[in-house]
Amino acid sequence: MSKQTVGLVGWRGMVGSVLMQRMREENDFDHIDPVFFSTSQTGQKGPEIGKDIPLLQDANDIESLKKMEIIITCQGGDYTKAIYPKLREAGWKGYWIDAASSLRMEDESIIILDPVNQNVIKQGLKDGVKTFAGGNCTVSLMLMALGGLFEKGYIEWMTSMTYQAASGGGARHMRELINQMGLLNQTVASELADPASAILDIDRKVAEKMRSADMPVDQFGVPLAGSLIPYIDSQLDNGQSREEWKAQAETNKILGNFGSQIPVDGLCVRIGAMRCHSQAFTIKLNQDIPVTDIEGLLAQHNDWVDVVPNDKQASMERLTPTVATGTLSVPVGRIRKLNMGPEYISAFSVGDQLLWGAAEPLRRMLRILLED
Ligand SMILES: NC(=O)C1=CN([C@@H]2O[C@H](COP(=O)(O)OP(=O)(O)OC[C@H]3O[C@@H](n4cnc5c(N)ncnc54)[C@H](OP(=O)(O)O)[C@@H]3O)[C@@H](O)[C@H]2O)C=CC1
Ligand SMILES: N[C@@H](CC(=O)OP(=O)(O)O)C(=O)O
Repeated sequence: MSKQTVGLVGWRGMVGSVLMQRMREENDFDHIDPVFFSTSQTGQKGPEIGKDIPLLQDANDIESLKKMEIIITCQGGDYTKAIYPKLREAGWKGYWIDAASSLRMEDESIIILDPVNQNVIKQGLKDGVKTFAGGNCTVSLMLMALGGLFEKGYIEWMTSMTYQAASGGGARHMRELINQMGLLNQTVASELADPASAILDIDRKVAEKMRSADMPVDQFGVPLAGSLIPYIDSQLDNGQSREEWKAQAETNKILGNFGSQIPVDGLCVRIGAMRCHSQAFTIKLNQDIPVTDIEGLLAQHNDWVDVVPNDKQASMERLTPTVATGTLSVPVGRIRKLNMGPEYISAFSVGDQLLWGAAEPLRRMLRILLED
């Protein structure tokens, strides 16, 4: 049987590189005829994937793209906005799988997170949907963690207060964070080496450096190391940031709730983690469910959620970016009843925003198409 021709755009960027790594690990390339595209390296050699591939093709050439049966892009929203409409106008009927947010809320698209919305995806395929977008990283990670409660319809409303990693801004933001950390360390290196030095002197010097023009802030605009940034993405007229707006809009679209919406809202904050987003949830259940039952529901929902008991040692050892980074595991813990009443619970989750938050749903959608 002939293999499907799959065009890959944006494969050498940060999200694309994680996608390539996962596709190699899962032998996805054995099942497709891959064609790699670039906006800047046409004619050069593509990535090493364990088999011969054609030289890089021009990612802006509609005629070359039109030959693909499936296109996966991690190139970004500007590329999608420029190329996708032209491709469809040119009569292309292939499947488009996209990491960017541009097409997520379009009627013609489905937001893909198959451990949570396999039914929505399968129905969409039956209905002839050809456009699939990965969800926002915090939304996808939240649903991987809390899928068991959503599936049963137990969530009346929830808040998500986020602690988002530098990688959400891109590779240059990650570098800037480490440069900021390094500068602060250098500033007080001699004092740190001397156990007798005064901590308030160290603190004052660090604060002065953070506020000085020496601090590299080209990417974030303000210091992140030793601090935080309580705003992510653009400002909307209603007081929400766009990142905060995505929580309810995307959650309900992923779940296929097109009538009454489950309210989901909160504040999105950037912290100095590398590539793991964390989130603290307040959840209003529509009934009083024992904590052990909640833990059971969450644990059974998918193969990647790791329910961590609400004790100090387990939380410190299993519920942190240090542990989750670079893995597909989505730990969720700190589950307990809140003082507000028996229907109110807290939870805290962590997840790698480049894996389940970006690359993994894309390659899984490809496999669904290949199996369909
Ligand atoms: N960062 C994130 O957390 C998330 C991002 N996304 C989406 O994915 C898109 C891509 O994000 P991201 O991967 O961070 O973007 P990158 O900036 O890392 O990569 C995007 C493109 O830049 C080009 N490029 C230019 N110089 C280099 C270089 N030195 N190394 C690698 N690539 C280079 C490549 O295209 P070419 O080969 O054509 O030159 C590459 O495909 C985003 O715009 C967003 O829509 C989605 C979810 C999360
Ligand atoms: N906005 C996210 C990253 C991202 O790319 O999100 P989206 O795919 O919704 O644009 C962050 O900064 O952490």
